[in-house]
Amino acid sequence: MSIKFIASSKLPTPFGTFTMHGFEDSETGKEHVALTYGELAKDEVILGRIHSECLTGDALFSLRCDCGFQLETAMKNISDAGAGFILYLRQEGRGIGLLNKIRAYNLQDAGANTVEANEKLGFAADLRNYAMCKPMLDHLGISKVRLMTNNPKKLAAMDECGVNVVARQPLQVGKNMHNEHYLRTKADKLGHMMTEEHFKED
Ligand SMILES: Nc1nc2c(ncn2[C@@H]2O[C@H](COP(=O)(O)OP(=O)(O)OP(=O)(O)O)[C@@H](O)[C@H]2O)c(=O)[nH]1
Ligand SMILES: [Zn+2]
Repeated sequence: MSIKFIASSKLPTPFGTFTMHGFEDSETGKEHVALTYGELAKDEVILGRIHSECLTGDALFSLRCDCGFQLETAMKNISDAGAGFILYLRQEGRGIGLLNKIRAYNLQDAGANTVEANEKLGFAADLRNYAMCKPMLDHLGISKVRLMTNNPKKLAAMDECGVNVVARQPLQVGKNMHNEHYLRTKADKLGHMMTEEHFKED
């Protein structure tokens, strides 16, 4: 894994001014981004989110998933906490890419669930790789993380790649009539830790 830091700049947002850090992954050609907010005191536990790209949810307001809502809430939580980070990883569609995700959505429109759709296309349910996280966090001086996630596989992957997650903070937001079935599949087939309250919310 060869991650190279390229440049930083300010990123003003509705939740405050973050600093944006750009990284190049020479193995995959992907351009990953980190956002940081406030003072990241060395050796303190830093609140953060490791977010996989979802063009449809993050940028196009899609209600098919919960990604955009999670990203927004994570940025708000970090701003409220006074410090934190987001790693925005360019692994669209759980690693299958945007066009294959559209193919998968087409199969879901015809009745497949999110896991079956990936499998029909010849992909595993989740092809993501998190090896870039440790060098990105090292560059930012972050050694201990309180991670906003519902995904136990992401926690296991962090453990494997040497990221010290000392606590998990659930991030259950964005349920709506279009994604309820999808969220249930994430809980039932992908093991996401979601409480029943999440499904009862309006
Ligand atoms: N292949 C595929 N990818 C999807 C689908 N819906 C969302 N995604 C992608 O899933 C990724 C987000 O993964 P999730 O499993 O929703 O959540 P997570 O980030 O692993 O877990 P949390 O930290 O709890 O949010 C993004 O890359 C999305 O583009 C889908 O139906 N099919
Ligand atoms: Zn999404």
